[in-house]
Amino acid sequence: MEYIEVSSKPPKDSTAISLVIGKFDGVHSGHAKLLQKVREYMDCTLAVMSFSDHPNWILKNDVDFQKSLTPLDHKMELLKLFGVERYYNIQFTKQFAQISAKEFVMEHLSRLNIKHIVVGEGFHLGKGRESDTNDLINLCQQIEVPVTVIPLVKANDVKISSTTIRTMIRDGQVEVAQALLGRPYSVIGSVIHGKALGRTLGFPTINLSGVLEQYVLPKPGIYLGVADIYNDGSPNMQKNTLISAGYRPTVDGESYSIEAYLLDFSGDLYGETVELMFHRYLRPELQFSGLDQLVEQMKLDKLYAQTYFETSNNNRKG
Ligand SMILES: Cc1cc2nc3c(=O)[nH]c(=O)nc-3n(C[C@H](O)[C@H](O)[C@H](O)COP(=O)(O)O)c2cc1C
Ligand SMILES: Nc1ncnc2c1ncn2[C@@H]1O[C@H](COP(=O)(O)OP(=O)(O)O)[C@@H](O)[C@H]1O
Repeated sequence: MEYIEVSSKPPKDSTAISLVIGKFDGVHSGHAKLLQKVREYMDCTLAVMSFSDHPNWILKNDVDFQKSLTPLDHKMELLKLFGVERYYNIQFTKQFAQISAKEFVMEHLSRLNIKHIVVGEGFHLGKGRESDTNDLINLCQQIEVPVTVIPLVKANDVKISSTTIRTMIRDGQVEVAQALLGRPYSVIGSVIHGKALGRTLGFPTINLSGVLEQYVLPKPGIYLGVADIYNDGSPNMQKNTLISAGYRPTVDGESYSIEAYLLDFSGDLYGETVELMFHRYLRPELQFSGLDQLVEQMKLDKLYAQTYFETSNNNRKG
């Protein structure tokens, strides 16, 4: 995918594009509907124009929006699956937020050869979110670009939104989040060294770089999930896994961490790229009086996980 960083205006370009504009955090099932729709107009290059960091973080200092469901690289990987060929990343700054909708259309979008614009219902643009989709349609008429507005997608009457999904992840409701995302919530990073305690307990765990800083973090607890070990950028080997997310009150208690013990695996994963998918919340973190008690609990967790995955495998086979 072609990546274009936009610090002021997008560079002039004559390639005919269909342009989808939006934040697309999570690339959830609502976004998927929109992206499927835009493929109907795929007589030209499919481009997405998005923003980072989140406007609520930049403008309101709202820490809930400092982290994403899908940081930039992860989002681009998912968008690629929908056939997106070009990605404009607008550096969202306080200065950018001052631009009016009119200026954005007339002076920014007009530099591109846009054949079609697609946005979701509820899309706003311009200083203080001054303009809605009707204004966008009217403004774009002046540069002869048709705009399609895709209605919001609901699941069981619940509006699918990144904000709802963020709340669910923070509440540990990863199964409901999965239903809205259309995939399990996941984090991607490369395996780094931790404190090397896990192996002495008989439960080595992978730690991933960048995850804690960039991703919306699930409620502390022990989860069942799947680890995808990548090879050359693509998922390669899948392992069922136990994920420990949180403060590890028995050994640390100070800082949040995410680590995963892979079932049926032994080997060295340092430096590998791994995607950890959260399938199910198992239990809260517990504070044990010693490591022996912790290990006893981890053995029980492992037994539970083995039974769980065996059962769900058998159910799948029918
Ligand atoms: C299945 C599993 C369950 C865990 N449960 C707890 C827990 O209840 N309480 C806790 O303090 N730490 C828990 N942990 C985290 C361990 O304390 C941690 O993995 C261990 O200290 C190794 O740390 P290291 O990555 O620094 O080697 C759990 C880890 C795993 C893999
Ligand atoms: N079943 C397994 N699950 C997770 N990691 C494993 C497993 N088997 C071997 N490893 C390796 O062990 C490392 C973790 O060992 P650990 O003692 O927890 O050290 P650290 O936390 O310092 O990395 C992982 O990064 C990986 O390379």
